[in-house]
Amino acid sequence: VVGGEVAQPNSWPWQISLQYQSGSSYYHTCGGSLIRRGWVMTAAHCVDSQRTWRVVLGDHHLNSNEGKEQIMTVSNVYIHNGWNSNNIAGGYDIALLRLSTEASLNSAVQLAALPPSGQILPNNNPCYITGWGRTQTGGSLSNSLKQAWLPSVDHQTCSSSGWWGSSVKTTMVCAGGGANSGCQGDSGGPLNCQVNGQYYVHGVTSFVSSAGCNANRRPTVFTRVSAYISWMNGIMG
Ligand SMILES: CC(C)c1ccc(NC(=O)[C@H](Cc2ccccc2)NC(=O)[C@H](CCCC[NH3+])NC(=O)C(F)(F)F)cc1
Repeated sequence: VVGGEVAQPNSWPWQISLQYQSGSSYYHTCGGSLIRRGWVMTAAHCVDSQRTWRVVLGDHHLNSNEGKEQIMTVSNVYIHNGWNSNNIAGGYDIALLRLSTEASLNSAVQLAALPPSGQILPNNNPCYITGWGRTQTGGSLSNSLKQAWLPSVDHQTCSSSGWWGSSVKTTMVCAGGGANSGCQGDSGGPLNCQVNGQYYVHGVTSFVSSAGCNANRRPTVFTRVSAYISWMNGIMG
């Protein structure tokens, strides 16, 4: 997350850290959202390589154990079959991870609220992006979970020339476009948007400009969660 601030610990209790094993260590690579006690929603581009994954729930500082973490192994990965890793602009950047054990819900670990199928946010809806991703283009990951104010940008604006043009589809959500943005390592994490006083996860962090994470008029682009509700229900049962 470029800009914004360190979040209050566990104030986004559905945020997870997706980590891969290398040697005897695990490394943060993406975010995700806990959507059922045994299921995590993340980005397809996070898990389209063969690795040993684990999910950390209830985390705040990545490199210290504060007793609220729950570490889960992943028993299955379901990538949307429309996903094409050579064409992130095509969309379908969404995947579900089946956890090998069910999470215990408490003040630090809660389920995300998902929007109703098909719901489209108005322009400039209040939203926050959260994650442990790079804090500057080319910078390093954040050790503490960060949040940044990232109001939604409607499709008409986001897909106009000078903005993302036709790279952005109606199955995506745009947010930001100024000094704040997502960045590498925030992928797969939530775009948390306030609707009628409650936060819903409307986006799965997908891409930013290769000219820089917070490039002007290149809002962070998210998979639109409300476009994939029936796909997810079909998988989770
Ligand atoms: C739509 C198409 C033209 C297009 C393709 C790729 C991109 N962006 C990118 O590829 C930039 C590259 C980058 C590197 C370093 C620093 C900043 C940006 N990376 C990204 O946007 C990666 C997803 C890459 C997936 C690769 N299989 N996502 C993210 O960084 C995040 F966190 F914002 F979600 C942007 C547009």
